[in-house]
Amino acid sequence: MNLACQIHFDDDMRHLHQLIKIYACRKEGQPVANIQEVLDVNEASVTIARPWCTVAGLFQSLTEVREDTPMPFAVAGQTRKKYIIEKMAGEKIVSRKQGITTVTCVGARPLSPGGDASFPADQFQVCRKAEAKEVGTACTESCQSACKSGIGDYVAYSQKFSGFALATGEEERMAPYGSYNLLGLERLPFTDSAGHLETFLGSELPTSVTIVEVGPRDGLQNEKEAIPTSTKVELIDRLGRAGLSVIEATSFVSPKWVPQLADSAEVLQQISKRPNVRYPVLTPNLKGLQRAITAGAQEVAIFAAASETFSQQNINCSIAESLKRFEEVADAAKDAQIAIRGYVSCAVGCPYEGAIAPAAAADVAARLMEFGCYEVSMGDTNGVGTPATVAAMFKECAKAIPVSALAAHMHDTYGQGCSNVLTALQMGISTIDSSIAGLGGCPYSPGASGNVATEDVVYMLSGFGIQHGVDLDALVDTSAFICKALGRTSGSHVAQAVLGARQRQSAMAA
Ligand SMILES: CC(C)(COP(=O)([O-])OP(=O)([O-])OC[C@H]1O[C@@H](n2cnc3c(N)ncnc32)[C@H](O)[C@@H]1OP(=O)([O-])[O-])[C@@H](O)C(=O)NCCC(=O)NCCSC(=O)C[C@@](C)(O)CC(=O)[O-]
Repeated sequence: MNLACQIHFDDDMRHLHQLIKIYACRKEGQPVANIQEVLDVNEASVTIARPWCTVAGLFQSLTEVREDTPMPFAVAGQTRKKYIIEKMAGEKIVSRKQGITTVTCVGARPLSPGGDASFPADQFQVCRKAEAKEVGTACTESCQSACKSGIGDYVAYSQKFSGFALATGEEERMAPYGSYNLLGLERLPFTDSAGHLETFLGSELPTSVTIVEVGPRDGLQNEKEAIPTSTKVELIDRLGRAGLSVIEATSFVSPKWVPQLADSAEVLQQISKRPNVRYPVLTPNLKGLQRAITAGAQEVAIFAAASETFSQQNINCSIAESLKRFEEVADAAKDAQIAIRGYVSCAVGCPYEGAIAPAAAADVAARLMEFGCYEVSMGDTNGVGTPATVAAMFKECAKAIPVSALAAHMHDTYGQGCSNVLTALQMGISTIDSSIAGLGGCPYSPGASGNVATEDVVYMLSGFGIQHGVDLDALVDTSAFICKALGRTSGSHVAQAVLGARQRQSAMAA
């Protein structure tokens, strides 16, 4: 039995100093590579985290059946991604895999009048004060105090023993999540009284979703008119300010093939990189990777296809040749400590070949995972998918790949974008690609329109109470900015509705 280490930390996977919880677990068959090193570095944190993990029912093997989170003091659920760290270089995680997403809780602690001074206690107990009562009524006050002091204590102890501090704002971010409804805040529409997501039409939805904004790359690569570098830079900076945590900035492909993104190095160098935002870029080959690294990229994406004809049209080689090429790119990226995301284009249908078998898409996705991608985004490149075909494709992928490592990249050509995103959510997928104002299309997928609009996805997620971290108003402003710059109307229904409502309001006020 090998020792594996699951590290549980916030949205920015590359910054270990932002680590908030570490779980050690035993799992058969996991590679030991460098795991010990991780444990050595963080042994104190593992010890500190242990009681919390025990209370949360998480300190156990992945192969064991997970106990339910303790009631009634599972102070609201929060989806967190957990990864098995394969390799580290200094403080940077350069290879991780087998992520699982779980609903966990921030913590629970026994209460006594005036608070409990014994934290961290090995004899951690779950408070049963409210058993058989309505939790919201019985526990609000004690939960508020438990949650606040629990988080405070946790932060102080973690800092003292591990040297790891929560990033600025993280404590604040945890607090309202950790005690969301019991603090008297509005209850998430799809949560029960303890904050766990209820099922939606029979399936459990994720409590939080990572949106990968692909507008600056997928959105702009197909524009006919030249776009000034400064416009691209401003778009990316505005998206970051609106709260998007992953923004695919550009492509280091051949400028002969995609002239619109020929200024990729300038764009990457000129954007104001925000500390908690990742800016992946597309790299089709070693030359692209080298250019990306020189320009300062910290994360790249490789993109294969499930259709032979599309592969030829898009990257001028067969699927087999492309996989060989991408394996080399992935190896070089790993050597350079660069994180790698994968794409499978034409995962549902192909503009040249028609319907694509789910198994063909799943096979390519599995190969990309083998190369070391931390996640594979399944692309409905020409937007022909429906919830039925998208579900069939993801079902096949999930046989080989953990659902937490799958992302949905849905184009909206046939108006199925949001429905297909919802299907992905219902299947447990919690990473969604989308494009501001629904911009985009692939130059090698004739007639394909843009990705599902980010504004529309954000609106739908908010409707469920799913956390996404994006400010819709700022997003709509950004949408208006880029549509004006490109001289086109927004492909987002939500942006159009919000802008229309704003106009009506200001007309009434005048
Ligand atoms: C893959 C290649 C390069 C093969 O293109 P090729 O012509 O077979 O390659 P080559 O090696 O013969 O090179 C041709 C020329 O390009 C240069 N070159 C070669 N590579 C690079 C590079 N990286 N950066 C800069 N220059 C490069 C190379 O140096 C040479 O220059 P020359 O000697 O003629 O002056 C080309 O086909 C290509 O760039 N294709 C990219 C097409 C593309 O970007 N498509 C859109 C993205 S995919 C997509 O949108 C789908 C997705 C991901 O969103 C998912 C979904 O929607 O479903």
